[in-house]
Amino acid sequence: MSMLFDEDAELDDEFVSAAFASDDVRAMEKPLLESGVPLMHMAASAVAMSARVMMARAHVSPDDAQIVLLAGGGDNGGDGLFAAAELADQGIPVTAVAVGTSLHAQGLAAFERAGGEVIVLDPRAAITGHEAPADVEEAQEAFDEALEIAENANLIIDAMTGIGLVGALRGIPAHVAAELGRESGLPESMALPKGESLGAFPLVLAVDTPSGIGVDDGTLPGPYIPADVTVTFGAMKPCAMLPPSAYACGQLVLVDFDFDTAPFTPAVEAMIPRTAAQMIRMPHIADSKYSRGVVGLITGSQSYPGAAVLSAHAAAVSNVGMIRYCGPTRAEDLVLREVPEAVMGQGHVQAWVVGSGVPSAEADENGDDVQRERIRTLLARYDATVDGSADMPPIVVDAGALDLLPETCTSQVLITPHAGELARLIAHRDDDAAAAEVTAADVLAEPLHWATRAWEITGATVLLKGAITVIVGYDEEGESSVVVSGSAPAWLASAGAGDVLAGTLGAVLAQGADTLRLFPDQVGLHAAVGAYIHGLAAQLASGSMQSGWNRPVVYDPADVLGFFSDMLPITHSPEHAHYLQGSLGQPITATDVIRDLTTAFSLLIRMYDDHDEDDAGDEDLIDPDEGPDDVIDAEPDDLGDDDDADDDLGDDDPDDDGGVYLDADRDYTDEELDELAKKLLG
Ligand SMILES: NC(=O)C1=CN([C@@H]2O[C@H](COP(=O)(O)OP(=O)(O)OC[C@H]3O[C@@H](n4cnc5c(N)ncnc54)[C@H](OP(=O)(O)O)[C@@H]3O)[C@@H](O)[C@H]2O)[C@@H](O)CC1
Ligand SMILES: Nc1ncnc2c1ncn2[C@@H]1O[C@H](COP(=O)(O)OP(=O)(O)O)[C@@H](O)[C@H]1O
Repeated sequence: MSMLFDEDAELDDEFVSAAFASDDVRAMEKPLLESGVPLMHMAASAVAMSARVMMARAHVSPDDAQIVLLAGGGDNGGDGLFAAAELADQGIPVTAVAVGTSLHAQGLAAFERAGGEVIVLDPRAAITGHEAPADVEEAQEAFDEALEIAENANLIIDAMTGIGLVGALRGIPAHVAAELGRESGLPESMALPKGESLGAFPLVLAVDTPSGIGVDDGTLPGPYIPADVTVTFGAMKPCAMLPPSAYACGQLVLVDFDFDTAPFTPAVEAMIPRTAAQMIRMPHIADSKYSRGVVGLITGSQSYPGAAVLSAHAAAVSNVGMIRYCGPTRAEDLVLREVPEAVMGQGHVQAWVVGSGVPSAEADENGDDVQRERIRTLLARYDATVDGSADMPPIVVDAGALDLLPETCTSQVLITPHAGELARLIAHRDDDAAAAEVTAADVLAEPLHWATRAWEITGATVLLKGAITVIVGYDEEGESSVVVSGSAPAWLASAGAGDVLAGTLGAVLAQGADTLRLFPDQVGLHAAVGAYIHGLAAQLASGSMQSGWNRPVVYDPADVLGFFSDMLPITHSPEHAHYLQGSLGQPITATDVIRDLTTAFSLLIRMYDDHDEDDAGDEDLIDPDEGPDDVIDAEPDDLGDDDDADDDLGDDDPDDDGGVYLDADRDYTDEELDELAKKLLG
């Protein structure tokens, strides 16, 4: 059956791609808790199972496993204690460290019944049966002892705080996080395929959310512990999708509690292949080059003609009928050399792209850049107070054109700043005194906040570029709506990549023109599709299976074996780095991305085709007769002892290492494209 019309796959897609604010998640869990569904036990089992997977793939046998639980005083700590009890009952002892003044009573009782040890850090703690340090000196000793045990463990289960975190971590949890995780700033881990980590022991499993990260706004407000795996419950939370906190979550596991999410509006949605595929305009039988979409570009300049070539070429290969280019003669010549199909001069278009490679006011000291004048005249027609502005075609406003925006834009205006450009735009336009000082670092620290602020003060749809690109647009009621796209590998961060993105965005908006006329609020969604395809092309070009955001593995309590087979192929141990499941890829240029844009489209279009289910592959890593216990006991060599598994794990042949290698000079067979689609689109 076609991937697009498989209802189970569609439900799964909806589940993993919608994140809800923590209050909504609490409201979702309420009816289940009231009817007696043991959510905490279900959460704990998923954590225990994930811990065992992490040990198995780091090749630590249960007898050697040293696990430390950091337990806070709330329900997050309760999940951790029940999970630790389950592990202890299975013969894997866990030492619990109480970081607060209390512990979840039933969780503690279960942990004690399983024979668990508790170290209490806070002298003010009142935890029945466990003595608190008598004074500061004893507290310091307990802290040092706990730290030493944790640093020497194979695995830390971080259950200090979950969705109940208020502000930045403070007190003992803050000290613990600063010692075991990071004091502040972005995680520094290398960009590895599919959320894998080369992190040395101790590995970190975060319960629901890594402690210390901003659950609803995606910030990193203070000390936090970056995780190798985050097991999150019931529904995705914004912090697992938004930058920069999502970079601290590692591989995501989403536990299905069968919540009724229908009454709630997602706070953030992630662009996924299904949505991107559904929004690509397929050719119609009576199409003409005009009806397939025409993109007009006013990009490049005398000083930066290369941006004209990159944006025009990218637009031309992104599924439109025609492109028109306007610019200085030198840029026109270069564009024609690369894209002979391009038509020079202005005319009727379904979408505009302006500003890439055009100097800003600051750079154009004498104010004589003719491109700026053209853009200024065009953008004046997008002033929301001007008659007819609502009927203008969508327009991508990039780079040097960002300072030419009218006072209040219509929603068809899509601005595409990177962090530095967004900071400049806010500093120039925001009346708020504090905003005048905003820097790129501030924007990187709070991307959602500043992108939303730009949306408020300009009225435009905002696409803030990054490893996870954040798009703030409109919903049907005119409120803000947030979509993220994280399909690109870090290799994409290179000069000109933004020019290519602008071209692709223009093309996606042009082919969506009919829809956008009826639903102008969908500019943001189209923008996210463009960013997704751009990132996918970069994955193809670089041969990398790393991307800014990875789809979570769904944990279904009724299919634990399925969970093991989804999780096991990835390894988390320095000694086994050669087992990386996906390829690291290679450096690319913006031109390489353009070369693979058509293949990116074709992979998504193939989701409409019928595919024979191919049973060979990752599923075969687990023998159906082999239970989880056999898996955790397995020796390294046993983990890959069938032929397919061997191919997937650590074969040195680059054609067989799970990486994706595209050769621009050859045509790919259907089977090869199917294989690519499976690897990249999940
Ligand atoms: N959703 C679901 O379906 C399910 C949810 N479940 C679980 O419940 C969790 C939510 O539990 P929750 O409401 O008890 O809050 P939680 O995250 O434990 O935080 C409270 C603790 O953190 C502390 N603390 C707070 N801020 C702090 C700071 N700045 N700095 C330092 N400490 C701070 C606070 O300390 P206090 O302020 O009280 O001193 C208190 O001890 C959720 O994440 C999930 O794991 C599952 O069991 C079942 C299904
Ligand atoms: N770490 C990263 N991982 C993935 N993609 C990234 C990363 N950093 C930047 N990008 C992407 O690379 C592109 C860079 O665009 P931009 O900064 O505008 O480049 P330029 O202005 O030189 O064309 C954007 O699409 C952005 O989303």
